[in-house]
Order: sequence, then structure tokens, then C-alpha cells
Amino acid sequence: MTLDRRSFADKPTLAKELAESVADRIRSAIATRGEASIAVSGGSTPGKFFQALGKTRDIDWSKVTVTLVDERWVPETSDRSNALLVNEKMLQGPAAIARFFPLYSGGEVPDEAAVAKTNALMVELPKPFAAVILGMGNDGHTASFFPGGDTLDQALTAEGPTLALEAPGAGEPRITFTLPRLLETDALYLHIEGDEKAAVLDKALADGPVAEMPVRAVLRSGAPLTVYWCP
Ligand SMILES: O=C(O)[C@H](O)[C@@H](O)[C@H](O)[C@H](O)COP(=O)(O)O
Repeated sequence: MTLDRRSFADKPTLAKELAESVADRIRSAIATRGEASIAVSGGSTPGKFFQALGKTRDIDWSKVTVTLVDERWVPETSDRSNALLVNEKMLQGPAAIARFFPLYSGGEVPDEAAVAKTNALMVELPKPFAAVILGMGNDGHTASFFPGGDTLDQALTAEGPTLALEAPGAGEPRITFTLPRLLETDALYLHIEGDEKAAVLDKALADGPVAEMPVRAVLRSGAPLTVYWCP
């Protein structure tokens, strides 16, 4: 595994540095492939990073597609919606003209038809991703790869691009990109903050089953991973 663990003094500094690194990846993808796509995580950690990235002026945002690593199966009017978070924090100002591909495709549950609808949209994504930014929960989940997830094995191995998953710790049903699809990226980041998550990462780096801490599947994938951490 190639793990580059970077520590920053505080949250604003981390947000700025991560935004600069992702912006570089977006610009390189546009320079070499004419367009760029990124997949970002939701949750409580990435707000400041989203704001810093969205304010970046020297990106041709008209050539950028933003999507989510995973989503709770809720409409964008819900305060649990990761799409709402991205729209409110990132897709403002210069970034407002970027395309956004939502994972939620309507209805109460992510049944086969709903996931097929999402997948039909996701095949339109510029490939590979320029950057994928993962988060991590204290239970060792990343994306919606939750311990006890009903489709966890497929989520970690299937082509996808996305699938539905339910798990005791996940709240509402989820939809997530599969790990193989997320690894089709120029750059992979893990953004975590606080001592508790640093300890969770240490634990995940030690021996133990993937099913117990699914983030291990990422750590053991062999893909170069850059960790952005601050207290
Ligand atoms: O929708 C989500 O919840 C996520 O995309 C998820 O995988 C998240 O990254 C972790 O749960 C960390 O969440 P926090 O940042 O809230 O700790």
C-alpha cells in the first residue's frame, strides 16, 4: 500500500490545502482529457473543503462534473441529503456552472429500477475520476461500505457503477459507488479530522477482517492513498 499521511494545523488550513490539491487534479484532467469528474463524500466533515474548492476561480468549471461517493436515499429537500450539502457549499460562485450528477433518482427506496436509473446516468461520467475524496466513520465505514451492510461484498467487488446497501449503522437506505469504480481515479484522498478518527485509522491499518472495518478494503487495495488529517 502507498499511504501518504499528511497532518495540518487546523480545519481551515486542511480545507484550503485539500482544495488546492483537488483543483490541481481537476486542471490536469481538463488539460489531458478535456474534462474532469470528481466524487466527494457527504457527512459533517467536508463542508469547509467544499467551500474552498467551490471558490476556486482558475478552474474551467464548465468542464467539470461533480458527483457523490455515496448518498442517503432521500430527496434533495432533506437535510440528510449529501446532494444538498454539495449544492449549498460547493456549487456556488465560480463552481455554480459545474454539472452535478445525483445518486438519488427518486422514490421511497433504492429498488432495482431506481438503481438502474442512477447507473444509466453514471455511465455518462467522464472516466476515470480526476479525484475521489473519501470520508470515514468511527465504525470504520467509508463511502457506504458499512459493517454489516447487506450488499457489502458486492459493494467491494462489483463493477457497479453503483448499488444499494442497507446496514444497521447507516440510518436510511444508501446508494454507493462500488469500490472498483471508485478506484478508477487519478487521485484518491481520505479526509478525516480529530484524534478519534486518527485512532480509527490506526486500528484499520492493523490486521483484522475487512467486514469489521470496511475501510480496510481501500487501505489494502494497493491504490495510492493520501490522508488529509487535522486535530
Ligand atoms: O453520506 C455519508 O455519510 C458519507 O459519505 C460517509 O461515508 C461519510 O464520509 C462518513 O460517514 C464520515 O462522516 P462524518 O464526516 O459525518 O464523520
